[in-house]
Amino acid sequence: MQAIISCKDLHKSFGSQHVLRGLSLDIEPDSVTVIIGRSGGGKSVLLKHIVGLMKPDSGEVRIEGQDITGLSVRDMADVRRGFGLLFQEGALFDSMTVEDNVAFPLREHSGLRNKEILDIVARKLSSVGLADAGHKMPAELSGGMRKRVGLARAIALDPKIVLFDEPTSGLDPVMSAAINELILRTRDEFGATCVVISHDIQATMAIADTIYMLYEGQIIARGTPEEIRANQNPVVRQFIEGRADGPIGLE
Ligand SMILES: Nc1ncnc2c1ncn2[C@@H]1O[C@H](COP(=O)(O)OP(=O)(O)OP(=O)(O)O)[C@@H](O)[C@H]1O
Repeated sequence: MQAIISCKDLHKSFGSQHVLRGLSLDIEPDSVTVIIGRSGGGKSVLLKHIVGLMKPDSGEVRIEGQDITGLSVRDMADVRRGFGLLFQEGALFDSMTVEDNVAFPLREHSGLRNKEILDIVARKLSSVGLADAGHKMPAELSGGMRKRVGLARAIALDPKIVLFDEPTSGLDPVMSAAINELILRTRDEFGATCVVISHDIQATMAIADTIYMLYEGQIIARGTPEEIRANQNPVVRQFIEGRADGPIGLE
């Protein structure tokens, strides 16, 4: 099967800091792929390369076979429209209602009439369990509700690819489980490819079709949850067992 996202030999430095060091990965369509790794290890930098917000120093990023690294700003904007992005804090517009937040990408890009837009918004809000929250302001919502509004907005344009940057950070276990279910529904009901960045090993094992572990700027392990659990690389073992002692330093 052709990869929907393919990164080949990516290198990226900031000054003397070499963050991505020959990173390659392939993500299959209609799957949930979780990228795990240390804080500061380059997961968000990788995500920004995938959506074209950062360019690599060398290497290539292909989306559905198209190399996006050399695209103009306008062509990149077209590619990016096929992505839904769920940022860590939901990144909602605080001065807009929930309904207007979810309607925003539709008003910017769909060309649909307001009534059709409001119908889509109502369906997306109901699919994340917030059918009655449309007229609330973001400040009136809990962290978990804000993330769900962020997800409703991310899927408003029916993107082929949805990227989740630490979707469960700061949430209680019940809300985390609800968000994890929504990620699986995003794959199953909307047919989207989901790429998730996570520190949450338990959630990763529960939702991933494929796990990649990023360490020192490269992918050091790839596999299903069972394969990662059985992986004998000491770095992988330390990370998934959550131990302070081992090859991963604490600097
Ligand atoms: N625009 C930038 N300019 C300079 N350095 C940057 C930039 N973006 C990221 N970095 C550096 O790259 C490294 C990797 O950052 P990144 O945010 O990708 O980590 P992460 O793995 O996502 O961490 P976390 O799990 O804590 O979010 C960090 O040391 C960070 O300071």
